[in-house]
Amino acid sequence: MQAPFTSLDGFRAVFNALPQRDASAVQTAIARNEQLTKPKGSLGQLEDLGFWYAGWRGDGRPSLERPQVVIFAGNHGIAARGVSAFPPEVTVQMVANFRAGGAAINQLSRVAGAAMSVVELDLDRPTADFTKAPAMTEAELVAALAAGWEAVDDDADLLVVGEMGIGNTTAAAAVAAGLFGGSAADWTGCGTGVVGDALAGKTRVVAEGLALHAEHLADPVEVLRRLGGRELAAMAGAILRARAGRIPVILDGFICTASAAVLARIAPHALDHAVAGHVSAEGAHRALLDRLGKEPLLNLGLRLGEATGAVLAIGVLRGALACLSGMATFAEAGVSKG
Ligand SMILES: Cc1cc2ncn([C@H]3O[C@H](COP(=O)(O)O)[C@@H](O)[C@H]3O)c2cc1C
Ligand SMILES: O=C(O)c1cccnc1
Repeated sequence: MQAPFTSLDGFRAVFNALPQRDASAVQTAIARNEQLTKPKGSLGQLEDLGFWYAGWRGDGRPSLERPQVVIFAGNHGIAARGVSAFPPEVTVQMVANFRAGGAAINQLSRVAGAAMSVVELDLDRPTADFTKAPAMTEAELVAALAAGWEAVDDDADLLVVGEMGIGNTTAAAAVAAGLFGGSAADWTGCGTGVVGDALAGKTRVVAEGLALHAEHLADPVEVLRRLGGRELAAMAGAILRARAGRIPVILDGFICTASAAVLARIAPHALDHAVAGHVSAEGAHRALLDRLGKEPLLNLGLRLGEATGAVLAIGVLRGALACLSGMATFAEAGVSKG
């Protein structure tokens, strides 16, 4: 679907009309859950996950049929500053690998029964180095937000977004610091394996970016434009599109969560349709989830991005919905209630 905005003001206007969850579907799911053949509360977080999904789909006995995974790829000016353990050409090389089916996310999407696609965002035109200028112009930001919006399948009943972009843990650290405050060191981590002096240099790059743009960071959209990148913006646009269509979202790692956090800083309820799929080994991801009040479903020590943790969590959601919608009630099964 074409994005309903062609300017940043138009993008901001979307937040004025976001749909809420269907409270009656939640009530139906809660009432059904109380009748199911298990001790009350014994499926723990799976029960809450079922209520959450029921509410956003407007169906008290929901099923998951069409999960969609979209990977957004972008290149970063700051990659030239030695902030990654890998060279910037890996971004386009990995896009080819996604298309050929050879990446981790291809395997995990297949196992999860999810349709996966890749969107390249001007890979031959990296963003500007944010220590020297805003990463994107307004037009570039709008285009990336719209690309994210338009990548979402209207018929999907779950969205997962992921990213590929050498240097993007640096951009995500800068965005997180811009949104929530704190020092560059609080938010900067190892990414692809940056340690020692290189990690100190990466932290300095984030600090330089924060210093250059310090006067403009009160506005979350400006934080994204000045310190983010195209794939971060596209993820934000896709997650917002999902909200507008009441499509539930599972968030991935540090970079995905930093992108999503932009939406929450614009409107605190903007991520109510999203759950955290996992907590990444990237140092500051847990802190970012805490700021958003999200408890991760999985903690597997992943530090890859590409939506891998979120796609693994689709299996947990499938389990939650299979129980909510498929279990017999005490009456149906002739099991005595406690
Ligand atoms: C082969 C390869 C595959 C990847 N898949 C995801 N990433 C992850 O690593 C990058 C972020 O780390 P940094 O900020 O240190 O560059 C992103 O592209 C992210 O998706 C990969 C990185 C590499 C090298
Ligand atoms: O958590 C992530 O998203 C992540 C961590 C390290 C490298 N790439 C991505």
